[in-house]
Amino acid sequence: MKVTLSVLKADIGSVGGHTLPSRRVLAKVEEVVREEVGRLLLDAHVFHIGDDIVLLVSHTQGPRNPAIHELAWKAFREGTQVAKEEGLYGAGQDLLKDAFSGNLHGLGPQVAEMEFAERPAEPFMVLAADKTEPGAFNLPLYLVFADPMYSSGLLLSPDLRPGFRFRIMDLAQTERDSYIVLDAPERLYDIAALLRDSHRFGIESIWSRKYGEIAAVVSTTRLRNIAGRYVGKDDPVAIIRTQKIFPATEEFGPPFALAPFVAGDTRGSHHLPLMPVRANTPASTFFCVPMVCGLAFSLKDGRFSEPVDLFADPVWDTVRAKVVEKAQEMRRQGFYGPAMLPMEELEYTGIAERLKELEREFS
Ligand SMILES: O=C(COP(=O)(O)O)[C@@H](O)[C@H](O)[C@H](O)COP(=O)(O)O
Repeated sequence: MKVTLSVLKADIGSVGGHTLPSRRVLAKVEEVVREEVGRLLLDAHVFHIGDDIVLLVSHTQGPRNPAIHELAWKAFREGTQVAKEEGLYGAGQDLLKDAFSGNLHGLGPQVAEMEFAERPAEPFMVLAADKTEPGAFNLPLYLVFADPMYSSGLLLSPDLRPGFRFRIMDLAQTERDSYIVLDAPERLYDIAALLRDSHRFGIESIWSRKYGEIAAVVSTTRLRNIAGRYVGKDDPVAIIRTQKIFPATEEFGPPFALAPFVAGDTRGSHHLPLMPVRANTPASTFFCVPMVCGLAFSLKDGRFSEPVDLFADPVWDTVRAKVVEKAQEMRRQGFYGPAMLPMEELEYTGIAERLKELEREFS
């Protein structure tokens, strides 16, 4: 039996600003999804990161299945209705179209899906970010799948030694999806050359070269490409299979502990470090520092074990303390230089419009 894992995420309204969904909204979304467990779905798990609600579901319908996407759409729509009743901020923010048209791609929510034949033991993790950009996972995933300095399995395990295949998306393409497929380690420098630009390029999927098995998928939607203007952030979700022929769960820790500077945070217009946090953490009132959470599960016949929170053990408190220092240091320079995004990446356009007016005053 082939199992499909689908992760679907949307910001449909939050309490007191762009912070977190209310309990009633979360409960409504979960209720709609849970009704289908045992029918359309094998299992479901609902959580949030900042103000984004994440649905993890398992089923046998394959990726991009209209019934699965419609269920998520329904859950987000009914959740939005509750958010409106409660007067929450940004109710329905990520639902950019009024009607469902067979697929969530292009409607606003972030989607990552993969299909595979379950291994006898099938550990996997779900990563979800808030207040950042689709390329936010580029560096940690590059390090864990392609760099032996971080990924000890690349040296120590014959299963990992042949390396991984990266499918990378050009996020600037608005007309059609545009990908390049590059093999590590042979094309390492080319992979690095693309992934360094996390505003423009994002990993879409990663594959084991030895076994041809899918290892990771990342959502790559840019909301701006759909709406033609800034409407909220394109913070990614990812599904990653781990252990044996893939990197081990704990090998993901050090790359995420680096907390690279990524685009996002307040008004989607600055650079701050990507902070690993526990699942169900509200957005930070420290300038909306970008956040990533991770839950790992074991899968059996398409059903989930209870989750383990990947960034909850005591090491992460120390990491977070350092990330906060890094973030505070950057914020000290306010609008200046790399603290604020380059002009073409700014999600609020007020400054660009003002500069055009100022141009007229030059002589
Ligand atoms: O990053 C933010 C929101 O991100 P989000 O859409 O929740 O991913 C915030 O910093 C907002 O940009 C900021 O609070 C201003 O919001 P508005 O007043 O324009 O809604």
